[in-house]
Amino acid sequence: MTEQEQALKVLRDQIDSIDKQIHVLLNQRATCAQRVAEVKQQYQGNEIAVFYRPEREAQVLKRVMERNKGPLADKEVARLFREIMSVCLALEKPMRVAFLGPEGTFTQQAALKHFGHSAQSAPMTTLDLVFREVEAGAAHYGVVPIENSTEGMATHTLDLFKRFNLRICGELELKIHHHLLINDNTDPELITRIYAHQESFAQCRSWLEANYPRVDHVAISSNAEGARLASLEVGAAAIAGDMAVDLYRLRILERNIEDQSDNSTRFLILGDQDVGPSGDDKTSILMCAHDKPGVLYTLLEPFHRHGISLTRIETRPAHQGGWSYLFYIDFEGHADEPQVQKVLSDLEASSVELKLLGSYPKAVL
Ligand SMILES: C=C(O[C@@H]1C=C(C(=O)O)C=C[C@H]1O)C(=O)O
Repeated sequence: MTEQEQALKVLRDQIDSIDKQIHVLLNQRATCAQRVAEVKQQYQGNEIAVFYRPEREAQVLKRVMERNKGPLADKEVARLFREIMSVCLALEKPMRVAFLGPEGTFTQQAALKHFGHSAQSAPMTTLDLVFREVEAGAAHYGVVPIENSTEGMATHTLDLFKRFNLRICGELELKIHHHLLINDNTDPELITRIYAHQESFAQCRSWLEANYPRVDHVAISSNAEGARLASLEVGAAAIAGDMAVDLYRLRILERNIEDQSDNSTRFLILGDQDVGPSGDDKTSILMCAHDKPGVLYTLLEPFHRHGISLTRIETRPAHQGGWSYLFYIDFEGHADEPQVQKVLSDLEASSVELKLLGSYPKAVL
């Protein structure tokens, strides 16, 4: 054995021994999670036991990142623990998560980032169906896009919160990188049409004008569907992300064609449970108000008075006849905290229609 082989053997023996310990510890952790499930069931009375606890998962991930000393990066260890919790939760109860499909969308990527790969992700053809599936109890949770850093709010999602009585149980952000994709039989010089979702065309507008000014843009229901078509048609290209590349066996002609390099989308987790405080939370509400002088002041003044920071405010027509508006507001804090409760009761007293969409842990990953 050479000196190098000897050194490698010593290190590999160490790795084998560490792996054994990790393995034992993983199963010990899984056994604890199984016991947690038993306790949850035992103490739930007549109510349905809630297995997924976003506030607890957020705390676990935060602590992992805080105590991390490397050499693994904070986000990388958190990602590993995300998957460990995912398998443990699946032992308690396999989670079915509805997302805006088909397979290969950014929303599916978001679902897997948030719940880990042990969750069963169920593609829905429309956003309405994601809401419906969760409301009907056919899926435990749903994942929907809410805003993009380049293009702004997903207004359709906002309108659905008014129609459905669901809770927001979590949020996450995903970097959105778009690629121009073709199949192996397509000549890059002979592309006649590009498929993509309208939103993605908008996020790549300048790049497309500079590089493909005379090619047809065909707006389609999802990038994944565009990728599927581009995998079948000669002369077609699609704009889509990494997941679609593998799924539809496409070739990346040009990488990262989004106009803003930090292009990212925020997603929300829909459920029907009230999530407890994690210590670092956000709350979302919908308010409906008529167009009269000072209305915005009435809505926002309580936040200022009680020292609560807004993180987002968005206005939509309320579709109730006349000039009524719907305000979607995100702010710091949890509905269980006294200052937040004061804001909510002041708003209710000022006779605006108020719908609490939920308090949930701020995105960790
Ligand atoms: C183990 C629990 O159940 C689930 C699994 C978790 C984990 O593996 O750490 C954390 C929260 C829950 O989603 C728990 O509630 O503590």
